[in-house]
Amino acid sequence: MITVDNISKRYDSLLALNDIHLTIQEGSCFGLVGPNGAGKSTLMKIFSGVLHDFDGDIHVQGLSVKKERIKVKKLIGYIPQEICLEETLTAKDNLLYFGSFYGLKGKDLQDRTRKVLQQIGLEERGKDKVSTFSGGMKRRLNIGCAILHDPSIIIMDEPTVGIDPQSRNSIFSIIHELKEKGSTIIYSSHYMEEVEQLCDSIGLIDKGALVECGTMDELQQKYNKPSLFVSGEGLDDVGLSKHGDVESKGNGYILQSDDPLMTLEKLIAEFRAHNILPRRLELYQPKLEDIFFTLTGTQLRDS
Ligand SMILES: Nc1ncnc2c1ncn2[C@@H]1O[C@H](COP(=O)(O)OP(=O)(O)OP(=O)(O)O)[C@@H](O)[C@H]1O
Repeated sequence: MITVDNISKRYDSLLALNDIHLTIQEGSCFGLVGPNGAGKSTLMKIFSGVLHDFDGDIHVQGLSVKKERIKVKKLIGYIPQEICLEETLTAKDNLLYFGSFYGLKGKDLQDRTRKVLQQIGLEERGKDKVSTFSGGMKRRLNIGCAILHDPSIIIMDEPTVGIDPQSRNSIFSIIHELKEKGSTIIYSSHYMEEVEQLCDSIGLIDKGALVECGTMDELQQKYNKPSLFVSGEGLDDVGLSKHGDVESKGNGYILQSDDPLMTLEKLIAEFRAHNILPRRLELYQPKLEDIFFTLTGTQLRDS
């Protein structure tokens, strides 16, 4: 179990994290979601021992991040948001270089380097200089450098920012493989779909405060009831608002009522009576984006 106990962090007068507490099960994937500037990177840096000056503490396998930083660092692989590689070296030499920081040497280092190159799908490019790599390949190599010492906890700070879909899928495969191996993954993102897809539990962070935490099912049950989504021509003739609360969404409307199935039946009857064929009419399950908006009034999504 990883426990985050009342973490607060100030940058001068700015309170970047305000009394964060949460627990993360070992072997699970935890997603930290919030908009730009919410405090995700700051918490990731505290987790990984990069930031020392903060209030509260984090315990990893019973070890205090504050008091036993060196021991904790051995358990953790930290992938920072910024790419941190030596461009003039080959991929393999970067791995050898970073591996030596973790105390790996000789055959162990060679074996781990080979294994990691394969894991990140770059075995064919091991002898090429990093300066010839795409952004996505660099991101994968950045991950490789952080997992050379085979850490049981992997912290990834927005690893898919600014990369192509192919590299994103490749990073997802690496994460799935790490999950299957039983690693604990702490993953920050402002892409809700990624977190919904990858993570077992989710923390929502806004303006330095953890506004909610739980599994997707728990969050959905707690905050949003299923509603209806309807789009198409002639909806004004039906008068959606007499069936519940109406809110426009994309090219249609979300209709919230106490009994969505009953409302669906009534709408179908009304559409028949008015000879209207809607483009879409369906039950709508709230997404993370909707829950975040309900809680904070802030949109997570990039415009
Ligand atoms: N070294 C620093 N000095 C001063 N302020 C900082 C520093 N690092 C971060 N901040 C501020 O702290 C707040 C939280 O920043 P942080 O980088 O943790 O957010 P984030 O959620 O990771 O954002 P992003 O998604 O843009 O990376 C922001 O207001 C940011 O400007």
